[in-house]
Formats: sequence, C-alpha cells, structure tokens
Amino acid sequence: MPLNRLLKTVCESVRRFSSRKMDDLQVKIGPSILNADLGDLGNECVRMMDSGADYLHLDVMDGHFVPNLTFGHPVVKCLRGKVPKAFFDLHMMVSNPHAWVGPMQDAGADQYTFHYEAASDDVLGLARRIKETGMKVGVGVKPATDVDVILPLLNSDLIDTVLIMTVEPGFGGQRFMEDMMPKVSAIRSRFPLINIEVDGGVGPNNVDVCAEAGANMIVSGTAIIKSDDPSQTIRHMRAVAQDVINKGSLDR
Ligand SMILES: O=C(CO)[C@H](O)[C@H](O)COP(=O)(O)O
Ligand SMILES: [Fe+2]
Repeated sequence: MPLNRLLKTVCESVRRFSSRKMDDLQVKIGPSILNADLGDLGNECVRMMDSGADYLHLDVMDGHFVPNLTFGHPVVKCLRGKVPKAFFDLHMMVSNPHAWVGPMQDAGADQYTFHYEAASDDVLGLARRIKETGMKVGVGVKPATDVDVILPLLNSDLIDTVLIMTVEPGFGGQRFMEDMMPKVSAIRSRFPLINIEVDGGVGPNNVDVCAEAGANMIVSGTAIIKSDDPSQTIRHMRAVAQDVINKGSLDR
C-alpha cells in the first residue's frame, strides 16, 4: 500500500477511535443544594435524586476560604443515610482541605473536590491522600486563578475532575461568568476524557455554552432547586449538553 494511503487509513482509524472515546464522555447533572431549604436538606436531597439528578454537589464552606458558612461532615453523614445511593461530590471551600479528607470519607463522600488556592503548598500530596481513601479526586480553581497552574497536577493522573468556577465561590444565585469558558476549552483540548465540572450560575440558558467549551459535569443550584419542574429542567439540561458534546465529537 502506498505510504500516503497507509497514513490516511491510520489517521482515519485514530479519528474514529478518538471520536468513539469522546462519545463515551457522559454529561452528568449535579444539583447544588446550597440554595435549597437548609432546614430540610435530607428531603431536598431525596427530591433532587427523585427528579433524576446524576449526582449531588454538596457545598462545604468554612467562613474563612469564603465569606460564608454551610455545613460539615456530620451533616454529610446524616444526608448519606437519607440518600444511600447518591454520588456525593463535596465542593470543599475550606482553607485547610487536608484536615477533612478522613472525616468526609468516613461520612460517605464519593468525590473530594478541593481548591487549588487552598492547597498549593502540597497539591500532589493532598491528591494522593484523597486517592488512597478510595474517593475520587477533584481540583477546583477560582475565577482569578490561571488554569495553567493545575496542568502539572493533571499530568499526574491523580485527578478525576477539574472544577472551573463560573462565579466567585461563596454564594448561590450569582451571575454566570462566560469568560471562564476558555479555561474549560484549554483543559478539554489537552485532556479529552477528564471530567470537567462547571459551577456557578449555570442553568438551561447557558448549559450549551458550557458543553461547547467541553464541560461534562454540570453543577446547577438555583436553576434546578427553584424550578417548578426540576425533573424537566434536569432532563432538558442533560439532553442539550449531551447533544452538543456528541456533535462536537463527530466534527473532530
Ligand atoms: O459553589 C457554589 C458557590 O460557591 C455553588 O455550587 C454554586 O453557586 C451553585 O449554585 P448556583 O447555580 O445557584 O450558582
Ligand atoms: Fe459548588
């Protein structure tokens, strides 16, 4: 076979293989319960799972890393009892993420997503420690943090999920920062199969923009919690984002 035909065949096989892998990238919708009725969190979690949520995004704030307080591992443990099968993604907006790895694992967390800004002294050590517990490892960056700082960490193969904040962390119900999308694209172009999560102000009006940039884990608080029909909102957001991702993989 002439060399140019051989090369073409190889390129075509690689393209088919990588597009099949891209098709494997599942969109997951994770409601944040930050703006739910915090006095009735257990039932709110049940309501979200019954509405078809793929996972639950639990926002832990310590009043120091961010100017707000929510809850800690004792509450997470109680919630685990209410929704035994739900995947818990712990968004750790805390100044000392090393301190809560054991307690959160014990409480039933499935993924421990810490902030790079709070762990930059020993990011690799922290990621390793989380991995050893059996939890998945997420690393997040605030809007002002350059995404390049986490690239060495992503090359380590320890990271399951990259969290790109699309609001300043601390409060629900803020406006989505579309100018964070180049960060998502920068990660997706280098890591075709890693989970990329967006968090803050995401809802039916901008989920397509997030998926176009390459996000597949979609956190949405207010838009789902306050929806008259959360099942429909979750279904719609998942379908829109999955469609965008599948089309993107065909075009590649
Ligand atoms: O981490 C967060 C805030 O720091 C929340 O997860 C986020 O704000 C989700 O809520 P909403 O969709 O209402 O913005
Ligand atoms: Fe969050």
